[in-house]
Amino acid sequence: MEDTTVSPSPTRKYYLKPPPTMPSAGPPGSPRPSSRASVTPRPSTPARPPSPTKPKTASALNGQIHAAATSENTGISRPSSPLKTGQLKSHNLTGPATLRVPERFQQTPTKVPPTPKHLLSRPRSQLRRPASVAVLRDESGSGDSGESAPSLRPVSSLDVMSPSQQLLRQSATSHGRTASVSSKYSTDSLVGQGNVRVLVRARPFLPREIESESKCLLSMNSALGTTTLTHPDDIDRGDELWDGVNGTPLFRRVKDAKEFVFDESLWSVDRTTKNAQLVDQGALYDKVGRGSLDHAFEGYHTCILAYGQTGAGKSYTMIGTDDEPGLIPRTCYDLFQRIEKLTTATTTFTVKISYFEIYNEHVYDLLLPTVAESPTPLKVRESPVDGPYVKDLTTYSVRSYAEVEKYLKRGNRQRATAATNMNATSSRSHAVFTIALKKIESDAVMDETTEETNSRIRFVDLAGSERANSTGTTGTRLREGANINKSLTTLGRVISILAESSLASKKRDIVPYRDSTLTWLLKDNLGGNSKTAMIACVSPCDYEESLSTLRYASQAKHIRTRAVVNQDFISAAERDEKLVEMQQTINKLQDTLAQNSSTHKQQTDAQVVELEKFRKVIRYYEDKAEVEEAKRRAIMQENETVKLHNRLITEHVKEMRVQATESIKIPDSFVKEWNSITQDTAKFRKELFADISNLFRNDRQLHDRTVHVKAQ
Ligand SMILES: Nc1ncnc2c1ncn2[C@@H]1O[C@H](COP(=O)(O)OP(=O)(O)OP(=O)(O)O)[C@@H](O)[C@H]1O
Repeated sequence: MEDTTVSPSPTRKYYLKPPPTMPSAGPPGSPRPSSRASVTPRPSTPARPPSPTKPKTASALNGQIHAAATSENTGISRPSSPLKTGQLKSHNLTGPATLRVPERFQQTPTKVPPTPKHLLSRPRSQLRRPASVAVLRDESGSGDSGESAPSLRPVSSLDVMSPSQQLLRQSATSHGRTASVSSKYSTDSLVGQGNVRVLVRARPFLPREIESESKCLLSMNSALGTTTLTHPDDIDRGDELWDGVNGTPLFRRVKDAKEFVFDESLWSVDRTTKNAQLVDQGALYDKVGRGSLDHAFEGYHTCILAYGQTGAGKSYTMIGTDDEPGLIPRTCYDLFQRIEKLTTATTTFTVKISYFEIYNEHVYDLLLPTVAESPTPLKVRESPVDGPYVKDLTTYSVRSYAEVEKYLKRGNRQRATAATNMNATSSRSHAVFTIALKKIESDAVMDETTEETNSRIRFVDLAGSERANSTGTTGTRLREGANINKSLTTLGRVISILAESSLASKKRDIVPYRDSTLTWLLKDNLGGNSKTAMIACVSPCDYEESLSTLRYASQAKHIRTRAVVNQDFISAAERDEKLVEMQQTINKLQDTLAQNSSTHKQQTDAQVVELEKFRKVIRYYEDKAEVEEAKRRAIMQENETVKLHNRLITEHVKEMRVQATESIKIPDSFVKEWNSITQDTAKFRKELFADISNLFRNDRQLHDRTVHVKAQ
């Protein structure tokens, strides 16, 4: 049965204009139907009145963006103006930089609805406890959940640092300098390998949560990176719990508050909370996006994953809205700003982007110019150098932020979203946006070195983990949900195995990357050559889901990856040597080719000569046969003449015998002569016959020989 909560008319997440049609979801293994997800139309964000953008210097821009992260939110609403391509290009590279920064990339006050009073009541237990007591860490070393337990000890600021930071701090101290705790990315880049950075972001209350008067179960200490989750039943009992007579609690807690330590705990719930600073989109970019881009420029592969329950703010964090762009647009914008500044005669950059989604375990291209009725899923292959990759995925070379924005919008429009009880525009697929950055350095004057650095920035907006009953899903939505949960469970298993082996420094169990398309494609980002960060998005009022997300995230922080700078470095000497080597190979090949053709010619010539020989022999035998024939004919003629002569003599002799018999006595001399002639004639005849038969034999042999030669 199809999901009854879904209306047939489509809409897209976040970007203004919804497309006319949208493919619907299909069962796993079947081609993705053209309307994969029909969703409830969402009113598009009203266009904001354009405001004149203020020219700013580059340093002013940096300062401003930084200020967005650090300054207290003033609450002053500022109209935004859309980014214009021309504005990006107006930057003067040689003179003092003058940049027009689109307002939406500047500090923007978060459009958080005013928080109702009842939501501002924080668990007093947490407010009253001193920070050193509130931040606890598991000493058991199990590290599986990262939650606090009664046997926990206070955590110092050193404990909050990741192992790589501690390592750097130690090495820096031994070299007489101190490492900055805040420069997490730079420490990692020096070490080359490090743990997956884990950040938790709590989103504001949604209108339906405000309506139902949901309570805030979360509190955060941004300085220490702690997130505390209180059970809903304990929320209103803070005083009694901690103000018991002589330290004895008056009430038993329903469940202990769960406390977790992360690299960052980012409070986006409201602006009034005292113990945590609001982290809006700009501040979030400063905390995770900027560093990731730094690494990409250094040549590292980087990855930022957004994880969390459905409706927890993953897509908002990654993509954002037109007014409040998320990590992807901000990174792309910053990327081209930096490229403009860094491009010189000898340093050039190329940027390529791709965007795909994993829907029901199949990979679909999100950047195709037109979406087919039933798009064909793409195949996943593995290259020995680049690891698993999507075959035939569309990749665009882009030269400006405006181009990226165009493709990003196209991809977001094509992504499968649908309405569920938890989120009106729930992402039903995992989306992966990749930027491939290539930096080419060459010394044009000296022709000394050529250097090529290839890095990949990957953003993964995971589909939301969900419970079927809370999302109210049935039919197609339920099937999608099952596939989403399956791949997230595999991701969880992969994370758990990687974390365990990192913690125990033991030989890794087989990591089941291949058990889902998602983990297979993220293999390198999770356990290989990548600097990876995970942003765990949580709702402020869903205990079970937030607890599960925080536990998931807590495991991920133990994973260590081994990032390397992806650089090809060829010296001019090496290059020349290679060229000479290649030229020699070409010469050798040409020689072989020439040799082959001359050998072939020689072989042909020899065959012609041989043939000519045979022809000569044939001609010789033919001539000989003619001569023999002439001889034969002459002998035959002679034979005929002799025969005639003999007949005449015989006649004459007969005549003479008659005459002699009649009258004359034949003298003896005549008889003798007669006998002698008769003998000679007999002898001559014998010899003649012998000659003739010889001639016939020769003639036959010659004939046979001729036939044989011709047959050859
Ligand atoms: N930090 C935030 N500030 C303001 N609004 C937020 C924030 N995070 C989330 N929201 C709002 O919460 C709602 C749900 O967020 P979003 O769609 O990003 O959730 P999601 O985790 O991507 O959900 P799904 O997995 O179902 O796609 C949206 O209306 C979004 O604008």
